[in-house]
Amino acid sequence: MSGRTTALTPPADARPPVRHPEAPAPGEVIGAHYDNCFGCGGGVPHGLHLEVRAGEGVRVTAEFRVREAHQGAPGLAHGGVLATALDETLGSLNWLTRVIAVTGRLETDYVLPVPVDTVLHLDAEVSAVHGRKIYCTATGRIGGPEGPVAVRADAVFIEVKLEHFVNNGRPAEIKAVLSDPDQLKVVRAFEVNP
Ligand SMILES: CCCCCCCCCC(=O)SCCNC(=O)CCNC(=O)[C@H](O)C(C)(C)COP(=O)(O)OP(=O)(O)OC[C@H]1O[C@@H](n2cnc3c(N)ncnc32)[C@H](O)[C@@H]1OP(=O)(O)O
Repeated sequence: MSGRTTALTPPADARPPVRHPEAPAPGEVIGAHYDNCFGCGGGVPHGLHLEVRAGEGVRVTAEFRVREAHQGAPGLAHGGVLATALDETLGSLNWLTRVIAVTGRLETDYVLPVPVDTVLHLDAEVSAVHGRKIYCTATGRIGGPEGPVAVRADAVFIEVKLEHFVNNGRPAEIKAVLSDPDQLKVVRAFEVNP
C-alpha cells in the first residue's frame, strides 16, 4: 500500500499542465513573491530564504540551507520546516502556470534525517490539472541535486482569485502590499491571466 490518499490522485479526466508563454525562462531565478514570506522572503531573519529557479516544462528547482534556527532535534532540521520548504517550492510553480493557487493538501514523506548546514536540493513539478485543482509533487535531495531523496511530498493546490488574499489577509499587510510598487508587479503578473 502506498499510503497515498485518493485526494492526491488526479482523476482520469485530469489534463496535463500548461506552461504560461510568459513564464520565467528555464534557469531564471524566480524572486521572492513577498518579502515577509517565511519560505522565500528576504525580510524574515529566520526564514528559509529559498532560492527558486524555473525549470523546463512546469517544473522548478530550489535550494534551502538548513540553519540553526530550523532545528527540531539537536542538529537536525525540524520536520515542519522541511514541509515548509516543500510547500514553498510547490507554491513557486504558480509562476510557471501564472495561476494563483494555495495549498489545499500536502502529504510529506520523511525518508532521511537532514542535519543543520545541509543544502536541500528541491525539485517540484505539476503532474495534472483538474478544474481548480492542481496536482503536484516535490522531492528534496541531500548531498547534491542527484543525491538521495530525504523528503518528498504530494500535494493538491487549489486555484484562487487575488481576492482570496485581499479578503482574508490582515488589513495592515494588505494595505502595505498594495502601496508597494515592487509588490504590485507581482500582483499584475497574475492579474493578466484570465
Ligand atoms: C502570488 C503567489 C502566492 C504564492 C503563495 C505560495 C505560498 C506557499 C503555499 C502556501 O502555503 S498557501 C497557504 C496555505 N493554504 C491555505 O491557507 C489555504 C486555506 N484554504 C482555503 O482557503 C480553502 O479551503 C481553499 C481556497 C483551498 C478551497 O476553498 P474553496 O471554497 O475555494 O474550494 P471549494 O470547496 O469550492 O473546492 C474547489 C475544489 O477543490 C477541492 N478542494 C478544496 N479543498 C481541498 C483540499 N483541502 N484538498 C483537496 N481538494 C480540495 C474541492 O474538492 C473541489 O474540487 P471539485 O471541483 O472537484 O469539486
